Amino acid sequence: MIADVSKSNKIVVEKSTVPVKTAEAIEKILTHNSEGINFQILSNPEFLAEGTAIQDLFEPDRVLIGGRETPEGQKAIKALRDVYAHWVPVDRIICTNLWSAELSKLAANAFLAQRISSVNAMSALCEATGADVSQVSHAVGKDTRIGPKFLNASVGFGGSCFQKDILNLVYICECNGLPEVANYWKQVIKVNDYQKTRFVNRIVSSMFNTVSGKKIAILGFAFKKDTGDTRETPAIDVCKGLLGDKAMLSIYDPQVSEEQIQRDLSMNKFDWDHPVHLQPTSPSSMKQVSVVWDAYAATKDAHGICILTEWDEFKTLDYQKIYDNMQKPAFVFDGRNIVDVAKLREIGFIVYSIGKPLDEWLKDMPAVA
Ligand SMILES: NC(=O)C1=CN([C@@H]2O[C@H](COP(=O)(O)OP(=O)(O)OC[C@H]3O[C@@H](n4cnc5c(N)ncnc54)[C@H](O)[C@@H]3O)[C@@H](O)[C@H]2O)C=CC1
Ligand SMILES: O=C(O)[C@H]1O[C@H](OP(=O)(O)OP(=O)(O)OC[C@H]2O[C@@H](n3ccc(=O)[nH]c3=O)[C@H](O)[C@@H]2O)[C@H](O)[C@@H](O)[C@@H]1O
Repeated sequence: MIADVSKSNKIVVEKSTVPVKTAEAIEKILTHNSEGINFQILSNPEFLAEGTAIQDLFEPDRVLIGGRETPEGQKAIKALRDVYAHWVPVDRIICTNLWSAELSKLAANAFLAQRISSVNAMSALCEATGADVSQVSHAVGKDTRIGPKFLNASVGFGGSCFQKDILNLVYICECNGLPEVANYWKQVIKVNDYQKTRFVNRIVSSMFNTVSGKKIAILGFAFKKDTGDTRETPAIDVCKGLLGDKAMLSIYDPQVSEEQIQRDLSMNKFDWDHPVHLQPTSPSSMKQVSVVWDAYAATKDAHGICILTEWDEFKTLDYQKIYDNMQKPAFVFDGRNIVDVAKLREIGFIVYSIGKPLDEWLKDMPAVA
């Protein structure tokens, strides 16, 4: 399409996250479909995160521009750098060769996801030893070489990019004959899957080894707060795990629609990339799911509560009121470490918080259902 309409030399900028060497493919396609026009392909990967997109755009940690190491390539890099220089300090604009820019984006997401899997792996060890993962993260993050960000233990990372980009990296490693490197990065995803399974196992084993027929309130379905995006959200795997044991789920998320939740829970994993109209629905498991528009309605008469997204409003709920309206014993499984554990235990809840010293109740229960 670009080749069809181009009448003069063009700079084409890749913003999407792509496999390394994509620029080469784009260059070949454009060059072979036009005559006498020079196309310079630049890699300028996007680093914004959902929920903070505008802030990330205006005050980026860095802008990365990769181009050919030819005079034409360098001229194209300069043209794009001049655009960013209108609002980004020039020392934050990094210029590299094309392949470094494409790979840096995959590497950055892989490093971020790896930090979460590292702290989540530690959270399992904390539960086994009586250490507190928040205290461990704080102590570790104080080392300026490590830094404090992205060290929050959770039920697992989600979002449309981390898993996709690591799988992309793994594929590139395999294609380049580097199976050990591929396996290293695969482990980040395996630990993430393990963390979700571990969370479901904790719920089931704590609740007398079955959640069959029990009402479980799910607070939060989006992959993180301040977005309605559910792509790869850990809530899908946790809910499916609970539905597999025939739990009755009452789900509340401030921004995710009922239609989206029903669609996410009725899809098989391999269907995620397929168009909606081709996806099968499973009416029997859907009868076990209701979506409500209030945390109090979700938790009424419930046996347990799972917090799966760190929405601010979940920190300030009236947990005494919630406790009074629940079945007893009443359980809270905090997958985001946002509740005041001591306060909730005082009210009477049995509380499980990822990577925190275990409730007396849970100590007596096997970690695996
Ligand atoms: N969502 C985010 O926060 C961020 C996304 N990115 C990257 O930006 C890119 C887009 O991300 P999203 O907007 O979230 O994805 P999206 O899935 O919402 O949008 C992708 C669009 O590309 C279209 N598309 C897919 N394959 C195509 C093809 N072969 N030819 C033409 N169109 C095609 C799809 O129909 C869809 O409209 C991805 O590479 C992602 O990794 C980067 C940073 C942040
Ligand atoms: O390529 C992309 O699409 C983007 O992917 C991520 O951004 P995003 O997926 O929007 O959200 P993050 O804030 O990175 O969170 C990802 C997941 O990790 C989880 N997380 C994050 C931080 C943490 O300490 N612990 C943790 O479990 C979040 O809850 C969420 O499920 C990166 O942070 C962006 O820099 C990148 O541009």
